[in-house]
Amino acid sequence: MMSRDSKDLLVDVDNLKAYYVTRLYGINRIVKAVDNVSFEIYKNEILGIAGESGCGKSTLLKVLLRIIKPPLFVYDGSVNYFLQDKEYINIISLGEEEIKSLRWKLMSYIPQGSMNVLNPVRKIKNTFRDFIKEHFKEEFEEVNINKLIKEHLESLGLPSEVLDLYPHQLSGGMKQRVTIALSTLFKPKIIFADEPTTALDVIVQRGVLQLLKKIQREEKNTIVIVSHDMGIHAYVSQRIAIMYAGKIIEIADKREIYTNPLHPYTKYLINSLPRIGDKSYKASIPGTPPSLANPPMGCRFHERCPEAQNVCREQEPLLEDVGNNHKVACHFVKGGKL
Ligand SMILES: Nc1ncnc2c1ncn2[C@@H]1O[C@H](COP(=O)(O)OP(=O)(O)OP(=O)(O)O)[C@@H](O)[C@H]1O
Repeated sequence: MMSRDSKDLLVDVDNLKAYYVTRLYGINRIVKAVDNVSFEIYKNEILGIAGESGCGKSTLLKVLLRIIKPPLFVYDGSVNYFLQDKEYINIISLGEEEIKSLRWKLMSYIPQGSMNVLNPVRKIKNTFRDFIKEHFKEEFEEVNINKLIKEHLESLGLPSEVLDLYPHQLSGGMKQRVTIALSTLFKPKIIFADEPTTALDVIVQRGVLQLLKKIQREEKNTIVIVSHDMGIHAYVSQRIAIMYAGKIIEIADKREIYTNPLHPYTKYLINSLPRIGDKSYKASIPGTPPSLANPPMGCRFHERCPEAQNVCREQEPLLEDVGNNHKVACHFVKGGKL
């Protein structure tokens, strides 16, 4: 078990509320995609964020990256990035120009589909050049740009021949590696990856995840990886936060999550993982996640929970520390047992 110190803190998310507000036929509809979320992200770790589709994972990433555009609004809370010692900035209150100066250097982003990043009609080297010129034109002289790109690709173990190719000439896995190279060009302290391998087959997935692990090991930076796939988290994440219906309901080191899951929802997620030689019946989670426009009172999981009692229908459980760097939001977990 890794012990955590405040000096290792990189991002402190406190009481965050981020809602989509849309208006249809004159009626406001509020989707509480991230609702009162608090957690910490540390230096030198790979944090996984898991949960079913629609539980708010991508919205949380958008806010952590300060990509907040209507209909998404932040209603409350702070996202403090610790720069040096005790100095920190709340990115929610920064202006657009200040955020621009931090993006790709302090925080960077690997999006879901590499095709959204790589321009299909530009050679890879030109995509890199465009990127550098757009974001950092004053900082690099023309002669140094090619050297910077080549050296970076080599450090990631990618062949520099890809620079002369167009995206359609690369395999899916190579395209995603090139996207990762682009996102890490300026050695960001924290990289957010949103389902970075969803479109790839399993063997190719592994290669891309290995590249992310290598970057983290060598740079000692932080990677936050969002995926609905608990198999991916088992392979790559060191600590895992489980989201359900706009909330973090459990967070712990990977080993704890897989060997001692405490929230009934996490137990379902873990039990649904196939294991070699295990022929037992895998129960799927009954029901569907609640609407985030009209979430249920009390615990948001109570309608699907086999353990639910009256208190679960009436009172919302808080995310509480149960020891071992393990926090869980369930009325029936006290001292680590349900
Ligand atoms: N632009 C939008 N306008 C209104 N509601 C939105 C918008 N984008 C997302 N939502 C809603 O916010 C909630 C959280 O969505 P989000 O994409 O963050 O979840 P997710 O866990 O990342 O799911 P997925 O893996 O499917 O992307 C969902 O109910 C979704 O329908």
